[in-house]
Amino acid sequence: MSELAAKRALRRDVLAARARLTTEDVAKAADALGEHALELPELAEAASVAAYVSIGAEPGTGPLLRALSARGTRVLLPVLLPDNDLDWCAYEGHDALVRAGRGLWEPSGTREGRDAVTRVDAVLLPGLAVDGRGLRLGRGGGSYDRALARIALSGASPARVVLLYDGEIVPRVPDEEHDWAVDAAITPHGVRRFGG
Ligand SMILES: Nc1nc2c(c(=O)[nH]1)N(C=O)[C@@H](CNc1ccc(C(=O)N[C@@H](CCC(=O)O)C(=O)O)cc1)CN2
Ligand SMILES: Nc1ncnc2c1ncn2[C@@H]1O[C@H](COP(=O)(O)OP(=O)(O)OP(=O)(O)O)[C@@H](O)[C@H]1O
Repeated sequence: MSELAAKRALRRDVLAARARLTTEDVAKAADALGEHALELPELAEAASVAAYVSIGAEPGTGPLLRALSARGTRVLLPVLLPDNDLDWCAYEGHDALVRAGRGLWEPSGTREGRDAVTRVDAVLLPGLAVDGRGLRLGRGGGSYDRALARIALSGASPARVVLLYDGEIVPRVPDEEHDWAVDAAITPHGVRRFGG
């Protein structure tokens, strides 16, 4: 199987497993994810964090976004652009989010530009799986690959942390040239660090 076909197959399996979670499973996991994330030193020390607004059965960020905001951390959220790249905009509470395409909720304030992600202290990434090398599988748009490439090019080194369910840390994620590793994964079970 080609790496591309293997990526598709793994995406399909993870999404099928997530589709079996109940609303209660997702809510409980979101609370646990939030607790672990808030204990992470990289996040405790961060003045600004790029995060995402979880949808459906994705690892939930609701409690985490509220807690980060409450403790005074500046939070940036992605706005999906027509070419699948990401712009960034400040989180100003859930009431300020608007419905966007693909089931997403996005901020509607001033857009800070594609490079805004290079100026944060930590990036919380959505994902479908990660392996022991920290290589991450996303939804396939290459949006976060581009954000991570931009960060590397800028010379910045924010903590890069993917949020996942426990079974999504797998032996191996099919990789391609453009894939970038993350530093850690947070699951409802705890924190797993890669490399370094
Ligand atoms: N919450 C969240 N925000 C994100 C991402 C993500 O993965 N999750 N992205 C990561 O790059 C970017 C958006 N890319 C996306 C690409 C595809 C789909 C998607 O396949 N949506 C499904 C519905 C998903 C659901 O309801 O669970 C669809 O369109 O059918 C969503 C976002 C930026 N914002
Ligand atoms: N730095 C980049 N610049 C432009 N396109 C890119 C870049 N990195 C990846 N891509 C493109 O994005 C597409 C999807 O890549 P891939 O399947 O690795 O996405 P993913 O990591 O699963 O998704 P995401 O990064 O959105 O979470 C590929 O067609 C790839 O060519």
